[in-house]
Amino acid sequence: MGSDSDLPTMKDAIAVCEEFGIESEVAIVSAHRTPERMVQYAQLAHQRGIKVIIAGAGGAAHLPGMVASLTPLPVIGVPVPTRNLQGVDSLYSILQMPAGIPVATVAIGNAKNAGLLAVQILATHQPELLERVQQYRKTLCESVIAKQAKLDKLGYEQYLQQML
Ligand SMILES: Nc1c(C(=O)O)ncn1[C@@H]1O[C@H](COP(=O)(O)O)[C@@H](O)[C@H]1O
Repeated sequence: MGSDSDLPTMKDAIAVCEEFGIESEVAIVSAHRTPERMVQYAQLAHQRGIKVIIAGAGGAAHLPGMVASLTPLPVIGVPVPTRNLQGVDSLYSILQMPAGIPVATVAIGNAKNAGLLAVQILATHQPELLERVQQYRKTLCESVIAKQAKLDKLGYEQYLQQML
């Protein structure tokens, strides 16, 4: 991530990795403030055994794209929400990559999906992990079914009351 101020957003990606038992490292690397560190980090990542990079940044969010240009690894970009432009600036900065250097961009602030996407990339060659992804999806499905049952039982007005 570009700054420690991104951590409240990026912690959701870290949590997903932990949930799926994926080893991760958390680093503050900025294309603007620590350009040489960024080049070194991105160029050496694959040699250190890293498989996927999740890069989160806000505002003029050049970090994910620059990292992607320096590594052969897949890069997932997280547009961090910003005060003045609500993260639309981050989103556009990360999303509009030129053909040839892709960044898999998730929704503004959605580091959780970045974590899940990283897990799914790793799961393509790890059958046990793939099984856990399927189990996770099953849990998601069951939670929606449970909500529907509750909605049917209570009616929407009482359901809404309980939500507030
Ligand atoms: N977008 C970038 C980059 C970069 O792209 O390299 N480095 C820092 N930043 C962003 O600046 C915002 C404000 O940072 P501070 O809170 O440290 O001032 C953060 O969201 C960070 O990701």
